[in-house]
Amino acid sequence: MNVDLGNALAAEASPGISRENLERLDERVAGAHERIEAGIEAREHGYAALALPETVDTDAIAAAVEPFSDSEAVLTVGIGGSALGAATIADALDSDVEAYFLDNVDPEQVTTLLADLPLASTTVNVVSRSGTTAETLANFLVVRDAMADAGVDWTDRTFVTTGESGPLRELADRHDLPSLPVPDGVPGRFSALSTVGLACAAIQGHDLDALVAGAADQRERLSDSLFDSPAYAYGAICYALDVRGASVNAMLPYAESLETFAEWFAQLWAESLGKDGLGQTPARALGATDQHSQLQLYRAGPRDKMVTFVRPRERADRAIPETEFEALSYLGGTGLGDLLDAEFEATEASLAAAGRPNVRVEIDRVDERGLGELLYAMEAACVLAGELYGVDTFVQPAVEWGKNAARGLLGGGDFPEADAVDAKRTLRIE
Ligand SMILES: O=P(O)(O)OC[C@H]1O[C@](O)(CO)[C@@H](O)[C@@H]1O
Repeated sequence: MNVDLGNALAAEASPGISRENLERLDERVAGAHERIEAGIEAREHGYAALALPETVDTDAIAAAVEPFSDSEAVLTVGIGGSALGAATIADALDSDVEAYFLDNVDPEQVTTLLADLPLASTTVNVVSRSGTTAETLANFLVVRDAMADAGVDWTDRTFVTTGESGPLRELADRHDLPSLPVPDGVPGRFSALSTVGLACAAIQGHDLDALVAGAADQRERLSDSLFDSPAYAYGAICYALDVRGASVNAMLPYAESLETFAEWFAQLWAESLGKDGLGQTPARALGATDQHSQLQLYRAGPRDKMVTFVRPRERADRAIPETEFEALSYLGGTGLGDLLDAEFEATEASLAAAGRPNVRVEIDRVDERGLGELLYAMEAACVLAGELYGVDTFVQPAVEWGKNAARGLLGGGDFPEADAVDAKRTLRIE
């Protein structure tokens, strides 16, 4: 894995950072690294996520899901970090076991999905660190009911990953369901490489040890200089560009298999860094598709963005047949991968030509090892950025207000936040 900062230097982009200011920032990286290493060693809340390459027990995960080795499909019921890590891995890698995700409570989507699922051969993978998240528990109750309607004993096809207490743990214990614990001190958005993200991967037959090996590669690269660590280089350049005006970070992978990765990145970046009036806004995008959608804004809109390109250096290709159309003859005989790579390089150059900062992140290929590198590196980049911003990276207090209001509206308790809903100012235009 490598991170190329060339197009984010002040000589190329505005906003941009000069080489000397990057070297000055590196002095702060050294101090931040010392703090991070102490947190990792002490398994402090949040920092413990960066210890996962040493602490995750892939054999225990594989053994726990072994009873479901006959699965035709796996349905993960979770939300936020309890679904996005597993979804990133599932959507990036091929498997004979189809993975589905219920991470929203849209009744039409839930009904359509459950109607299509082979419930008798589907493992329901319920994931919630707290065990109390309304969307997850509501969806599970609906899924369990659908299994009963289909004549399926839900206790035979349900796997649980949750904390030591809470309704979901009680349910697992009461019905003696196969389960795994969530790792201590690892917030959901940092838990892809733990039981939370890897149980689904194990059911799908993916190589957990290769995922963790990729993460370990990037763990070993964490050092007291951003010039020695792709993860720290990325975290530092995002921080440096943000404080110089690039308040939006468009995550633009040039691989369809990494589209969900951009969604995972959005939670990691927003929920970790969005505090005290600070934080860079992640935008989810996909190459080459968004060249025909958002690129106009990235290249000619406000100078308030950076673009992160992520691409595999190697990919399987698919030939483009020769064509009878003279105007398209340049395409015939090449491959779709050649076209995608050319479009990537052309888009990267077009942003540079317009002086728009962009960073290139490359992995060897989208396989378990490459994905493990990418996930871990982004997590470490986020932790470093949090140190540089001086925010509390590992909490998310701002999300609680809305949860309380929704619960109050549903009669789940007396929450003053619910009163604010009725007090909404309206100016409705019909
Ligand atoms: O795993 P849980 O406890 O169900 O939480 C799901 C998600 O909800 C959040 O707590 C935000 O509400 C995320 O941080 C987390 O990933």
